[in-house]
Amino acid sequence: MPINQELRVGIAGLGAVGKTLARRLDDGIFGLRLAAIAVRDPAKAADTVAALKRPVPLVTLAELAEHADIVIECAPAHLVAEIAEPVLRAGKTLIVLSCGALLDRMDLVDLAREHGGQIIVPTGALLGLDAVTAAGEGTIHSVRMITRKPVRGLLGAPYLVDNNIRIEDVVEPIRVFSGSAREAAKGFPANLNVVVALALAGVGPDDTQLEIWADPELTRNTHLIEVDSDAASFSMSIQNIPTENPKTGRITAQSVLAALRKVRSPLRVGT
Ligand SMILES: NC(=O)C1=CN([C@@H]2O[C@H](COP(=O)(O)OP(=O)(O)OC[C@H]3O[C@@H](n4cnc5c(N)ncnc54)[C@H](OP(=O)(O)O)[C@@H]3O)[C@@H](O)[C@H]2O)C=CC1
Ligand SMILES: O=C([O-])CC(=O)C(=O)O
Repeated sequence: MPINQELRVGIAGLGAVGKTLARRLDDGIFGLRLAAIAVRDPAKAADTVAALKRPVPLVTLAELAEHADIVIECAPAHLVAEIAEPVLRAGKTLIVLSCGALLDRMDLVDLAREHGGQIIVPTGALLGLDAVTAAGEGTIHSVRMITRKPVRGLLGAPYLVDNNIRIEDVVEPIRVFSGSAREAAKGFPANLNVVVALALAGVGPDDTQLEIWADPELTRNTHLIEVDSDAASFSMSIQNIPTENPKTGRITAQSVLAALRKVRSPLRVGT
């Protein structure tokens, strides 16, 4: 790819994250150009698409790979494989936000390897994955995360429904889950992608431990991470302001924008 040629970016899913990405890419990011968007319901996307300064086509999920060099998955988790396969088969780059879905489809990593493509899991609504991956160059002894969310950020999660855990009327914080990142990805597929990103950066989904609390007093999605390794011990926490989707923090889209900006930047900071 010649250095002065713009990379084309495709967006799969125009929800809380996708809309922000579309607007910000349309505003301009050095070396990149918004090239196509795939949505479920074109009528719902019409206003956002019409407001773009440089119009882009609405295409199917399968067509994104023909239109883009980098495709961003910001759609429901069950669509990850459908979005990923054509992109990786074409040797292109896929940015995955619903990364919990990758745990059952690690064959997609093999597909990327086979065709020279790449899957990027951005830091998303979390922080510090640079430090976790650096610690992984040595020996990590433990990774633990405690997530506290407002009740509306957890409602409807399959784990709560299957275990008959009612949180609608709680008046004080309750712990609703304690287990591994792998179990959390199954039980909270739309709420805890962050712990899967942490697991993939560090000690894997079976050894990354998580507690989830529903807290009626909270307005932000908060994550506290504790890592112990032979190079450093560190604690990190983040309090995410929700978007129009109460499950998703504002910083999620900004994390993708930061990752995109690095693709062509002559100065790159952080790992
Ligand atoms: N890794 C991380 O740190 C984080 C990951 N996430 C994950 O990122 C993903 C996106 O989050 P968010 O933007 O908040 O989610 P939203 O629910 O706001 O948006 C998802 C969008 O995908 C659309 N969609 C549904 N089916 C299709 C289809 N067949 N083709 C194209 N688009 C479709 C939906 O449309 P419609 O509404 O019309 O059905 C909706 O607009 C989620 O899976 C979420 O769990 C979120 C936060 C942090
Ligand atoms: O994990 C997620 O998918 C989202 C999340 O916790 C947040 O936005 O804080």
